Amino acid sequence: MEIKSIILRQIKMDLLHPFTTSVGTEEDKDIILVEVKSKSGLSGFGESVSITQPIYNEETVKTNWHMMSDHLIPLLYQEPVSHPDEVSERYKKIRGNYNAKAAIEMAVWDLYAKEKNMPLAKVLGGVKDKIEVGVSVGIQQSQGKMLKQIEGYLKDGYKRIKVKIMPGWDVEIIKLIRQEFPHIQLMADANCAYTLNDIDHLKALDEFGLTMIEQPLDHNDIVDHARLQAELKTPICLDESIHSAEDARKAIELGSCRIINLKIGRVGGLTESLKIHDLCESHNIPMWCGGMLEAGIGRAHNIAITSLSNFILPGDTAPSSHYWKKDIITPEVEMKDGYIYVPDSPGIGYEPDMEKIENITSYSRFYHY
Ligand SMILES: O=C(O)CCC(=O)c1ccccc1C(=O)O
Ligand SMILES: [Mg+2]
Repeated sequence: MEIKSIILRQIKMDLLHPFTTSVGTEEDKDIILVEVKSKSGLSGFGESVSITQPIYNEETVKTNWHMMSDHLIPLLYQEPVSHPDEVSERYKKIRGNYNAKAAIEMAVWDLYAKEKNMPLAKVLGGVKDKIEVGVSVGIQQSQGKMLKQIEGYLKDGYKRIKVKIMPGWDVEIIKLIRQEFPHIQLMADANCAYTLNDIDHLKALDEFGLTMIEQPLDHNDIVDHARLQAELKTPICLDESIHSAEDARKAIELGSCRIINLKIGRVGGLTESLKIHDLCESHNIPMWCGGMLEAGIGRAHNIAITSLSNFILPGDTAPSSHYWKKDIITPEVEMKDGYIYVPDSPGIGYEPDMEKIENITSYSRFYHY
């Protein structure tokens, strides 16, 4: 691979519907897109999953721009790259900042696959030609609205419903949903809203047959989660706490979870994602791909990684129209009968709509090799 230049673009997109979790509400998104251009004339694309506020993890859109601009791009330019695995290896000496690292690394992977003239999914070792789609439902203003939303999503064909919970919006709403929809695949995501003092309260969720409860405790914790998992029948799934294959290994050894949610951005990219995938597969820990309200480029990468064999449970990668009036890729991501078909054209398999991207770009910067 001969990298010629990199372009960072910050775009702004309005979500069709506000999305509320235990930590806050998202109404629109500032998104950094990375384009890595090669001398061969091809471009690879990546997307940072960071949001404006440091409330999911410590990163923000601004810290990502700074890290990419002042540290990660210069480090990438220090010497040539022949395989995308070298990018994360080179980034190891920089602490944290996983979303920023991943955005660049994903673009290099896309470029690599395009140069090989192969779909990214195949280059990563993907085996599925379609992936199961679930939907993440934010906290609603009323119980009635929640039930209506879920009814609509089930009609649309989603294969799994995930609802956000927090103290005051948990046992009662889950009980209602279960009464209304006794047989659906249902799970809850707490985004760190509880502590070990809530063990008895969380145990009350055991009777509703949830597929899992996601990240009930603190964002960096794997110790208290092990204590909680020992008391709960419902499998715990870790999201925020897993930043690397090493984190996953420790969580599995401690018994902190029985399922792992993978987000490419949260773990620094696709190379680390593959390591976590293989580790979980060898320990019989099922995985699924989480979401961060991505635009089309991040979404396309999620589809590629979800095509691997150990992504056993439906993920949060919903179609473009669930989030956006118009996405930044063509075609948009579509769902048929609860599945998204994995594209078979080279790289991420969706074409960035450069005209649309231009129109919503707040600023951009060009970095010559
Ligand atoms: O992209 C989606 O549809 C799911 C979004 C989601 O659940 C989420 C969005 C922002 C921050 C954290 C999370 C999460 O999975 O915990
Ligand atoms: Mg989550």
